Amino acid sequence: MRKFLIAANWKMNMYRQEALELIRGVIEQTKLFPSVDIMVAPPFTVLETVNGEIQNTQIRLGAQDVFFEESGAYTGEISPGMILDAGCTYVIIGHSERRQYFHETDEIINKKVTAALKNHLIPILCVGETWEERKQGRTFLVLNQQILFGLQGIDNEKLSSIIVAYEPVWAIGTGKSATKEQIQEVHAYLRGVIKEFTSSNEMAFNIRILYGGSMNPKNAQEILSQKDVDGGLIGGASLNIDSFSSLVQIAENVQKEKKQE
Ligand SMILES: O=C[C@H](O)COP(=O)(O)O
Repeated sequence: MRKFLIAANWKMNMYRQEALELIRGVIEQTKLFPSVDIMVAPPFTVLETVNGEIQNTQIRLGAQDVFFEESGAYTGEISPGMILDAGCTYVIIGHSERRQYFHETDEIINKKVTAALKNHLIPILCVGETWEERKQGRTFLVLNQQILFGLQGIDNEKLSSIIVAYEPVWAIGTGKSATKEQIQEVHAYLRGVIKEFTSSNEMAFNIRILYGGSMNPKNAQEILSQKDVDGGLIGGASLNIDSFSSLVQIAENVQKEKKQE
């Protein structure tokens, strides 16, 4: 049975005081729901602030991005070792905002995933099609390429710790999530691609695939209930104590139901 992960991506939001209030509220409200994994990925500037608060809780720290070199003359970049040193367990890689605004290619993303794994970080590899690509019937082709290039050259042992996040670009921050049918269809497809890539049924079964894109307390129940959905990567709804905590609560309930099936 795969354990749900509810992952918060705060993106470029939260000054120190706001971050403190948000994380303290989330800790308080989620401690009654211990059976789901929770990750919070704040901006780099408040990693330490948040890390100081989450000690001895079930919440783990994540970074929103990483560079692939270990150290050196790369002004403005942060290495996997530095992220680990700051207390991170997870790192989000290949988010569509990085692909779109910072021109990250599948090759760069592959280097980042490889470097993160080498440093014992858990990469959350984001994939997803644009609306244009979906309209042209290219959804699976695009996803197939993003997964195959993103994971190229990584052996099965290392791959077993990665997490995939399906985030249709057209659903991010729009208030309009993909339908439960679209989500289940893609998640099952991605699991199939991973099965082929690793030649392992077991690996494909165990890898967690999160959904991201306008997930909120109203639609979370039906999204998380889908067979191949193992949690969420949450943007907007993670910036509010009540909405993020209720997503964790919903996940806890759905996970119990799934266990009984
Ligand atoms: O990383 C999170 C995703 O981009 C989803 O963002 P959103 O929940 O604001 O649509």
